[in-house]
Amino acid sequence: MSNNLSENAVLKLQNDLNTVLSWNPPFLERAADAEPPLPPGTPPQAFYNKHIYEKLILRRVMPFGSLVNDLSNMAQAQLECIIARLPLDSVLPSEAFTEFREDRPDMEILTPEELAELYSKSLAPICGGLATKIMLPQTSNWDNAFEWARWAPADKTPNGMDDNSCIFFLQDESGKLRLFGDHSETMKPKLREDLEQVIAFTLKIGTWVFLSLTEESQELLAGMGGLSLRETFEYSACKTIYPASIGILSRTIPHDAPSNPWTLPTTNAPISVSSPVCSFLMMTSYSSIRTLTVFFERQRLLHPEWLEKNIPHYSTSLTPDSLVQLAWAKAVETDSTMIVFNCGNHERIAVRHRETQTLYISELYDITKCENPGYIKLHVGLYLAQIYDAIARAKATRQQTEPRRSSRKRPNTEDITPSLPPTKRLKRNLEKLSSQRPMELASQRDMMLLHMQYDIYHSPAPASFIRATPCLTHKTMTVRKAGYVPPIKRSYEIHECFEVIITSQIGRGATGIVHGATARLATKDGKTLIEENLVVKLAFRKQPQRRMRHEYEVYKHLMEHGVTGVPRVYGLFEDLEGGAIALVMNNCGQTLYDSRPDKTKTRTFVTPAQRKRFTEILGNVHRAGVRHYDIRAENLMIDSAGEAFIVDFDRARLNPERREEKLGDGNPAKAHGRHPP
Ligand SMILES: Nc1ncnc2c1ncn2[C@@H]1O[C@H](COP(=O)(O)OP(=O)(O)OP(=O)(O)O)[C@@H](O)[C@H]1O
Repeated sequence: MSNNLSENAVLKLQNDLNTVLSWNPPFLERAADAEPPLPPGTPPQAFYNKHIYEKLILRRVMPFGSLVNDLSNMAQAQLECIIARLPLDSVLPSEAFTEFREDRPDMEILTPEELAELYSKSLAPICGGLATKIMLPQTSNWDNAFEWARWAPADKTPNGMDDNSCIFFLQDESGKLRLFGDHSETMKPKLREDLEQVIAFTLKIGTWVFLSLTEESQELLAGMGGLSLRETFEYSACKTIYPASIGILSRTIPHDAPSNPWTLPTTNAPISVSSPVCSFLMMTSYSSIRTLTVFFERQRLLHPEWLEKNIPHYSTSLTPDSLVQLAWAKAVETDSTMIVFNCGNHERIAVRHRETQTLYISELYDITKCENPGYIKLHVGLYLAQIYDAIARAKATRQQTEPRRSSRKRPNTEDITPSLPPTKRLKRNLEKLSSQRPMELASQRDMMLLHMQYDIYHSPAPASFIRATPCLTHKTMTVRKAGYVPPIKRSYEIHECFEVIITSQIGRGATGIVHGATARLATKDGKTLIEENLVVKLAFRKQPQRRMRHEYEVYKHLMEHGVTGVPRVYGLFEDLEGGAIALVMNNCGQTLYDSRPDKTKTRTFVTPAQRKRFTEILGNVHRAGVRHYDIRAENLMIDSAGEAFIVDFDRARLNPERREEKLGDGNPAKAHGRHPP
């Protein structure tokens, strides 16, 4: 292809491009008779955010008024560079993008998911197409070389906020960059190499946070401005007062790109030396803990129905602080640099600066009235900036990990993953294991301190969970009356608690998120006991929590009838700060589905002995008066010793002859089209 555009053609293209760049999205409003959408509420991941390693958390919010101009100027300059080099047969952008432009969307767009959908169908292909043209000026079309999409999570409960959208490049089966049309021939080898490095480095680029089209959302975005007036951001961690945990993260701390297409504002105010999390914990007085625990205790004495309605679940309203904490945490999880906050007609963009743990936020703007720059131009700049940033970070990381010629410099041990996995490290530091069984001892303890130590998590302070139900595996040595509710004390000695360290995420279902965990128990005489092969299933919302409490009751019933081959349950625990409940059980190994020999097929394999044992367990379950209602390969497990287990009894029914009995809001077996096996 040649560079043959005449001056007139360049002018025509330039004018046409300018019209497209100044297109703004249509104004969205709720029809007078439409139900208002849910205002933004706190999602379950807020529980996890409290456990992020302290060097990755947010410490300060700063205004960044010039960000919008920096991005759009970069887009403008790059477009000017390439415009005269476009192929002769170029279709005008206004024609190429007409199908994506709607002056008025024909559906009611109210929820964050609908806003994301609208963006993906209209603005993303236009901005992505223009950004692609800048990267591949010789391509004959205006198509995207990358995707913008929302990754729908397993838990689809709406809560007025969605942070699951990002940019990503498609990959083929071998993990290489997947391109369409003439993108493969027109992409320069250097760019392809850079993008291959990006794919190997990160899957998701950028964080988009959508909030429902409500006044509350707009107020939240406006309220973010106030955060930049504070010297530090008060990152909310667990309120448990605990001796400071020694922080070694199990993964490398990421760095910023060596250079970016924006210039960060300078500040004279250095960030406060003490970390917000530490100072917060130290300053938390015993009286505030007491208030929290007394409040909780009173609730526990009330009627279960009242409790269910009133105990704080993860559905409380967001504040500007909690919104920013959530968005920052998402950016840490995906290691993205830029965050977009969008509530339909208004938006802010932000830059996450890793080194200073600062979020730089733009002004709040009305996206339907953007002028100089227009919204499209700004977002073209936003896409390019994020892709260039990912390229620069991927390159820098690669250079750092390549072998050095000189090994004079000592490695930065803080940033480097220790070679041992967390549980081994833990073990190495502990005293000799005692012969006493750790979970037997744990069955006598009512306070569980839950730490997270995997991926980006290294709890600055553990979450405190109080025992809600007895251990089903070991008889507690203290005999307790039915309905016994453990008292909540002001403070605990470490030998009165048991600690659970979550070391991985192993599964995720409609009821809960399932984690691998290790228990650690201090004895009165100073020994430490360890139980490695545990699983903790966490549930956050009302309905899943109801199902998990029901699951516990089913296990209790099976235990009373002597049924084996189901998880050994060590108790159900409630988060003292509200929001989460945890079921602690043994690790039942691998599911039949995950252990199937040919992963390309759904067919699973069982030996005759395993089949016999599963049939036997199921027979015993039925004889105990329980129907599972969800028998499938994902719920049949074999542990490392070859022992078989049937798990996931949250849909099970006790006394199934009572047909009319319903669990929760509906009949889950019917809803899933499943029948009792
Ligand atoms: N005790 C256990 N030991 C090991 N892995 C487990 C255990 N319990 C659950 N898992 C893993 O976690 C996954 C999800 O667990 P589970 O099915 O109990 O969750 P759920 O939220 O109830 O899911 P569903 O939507 O199927 O009801 C399981 O498929 C399994 O891989």
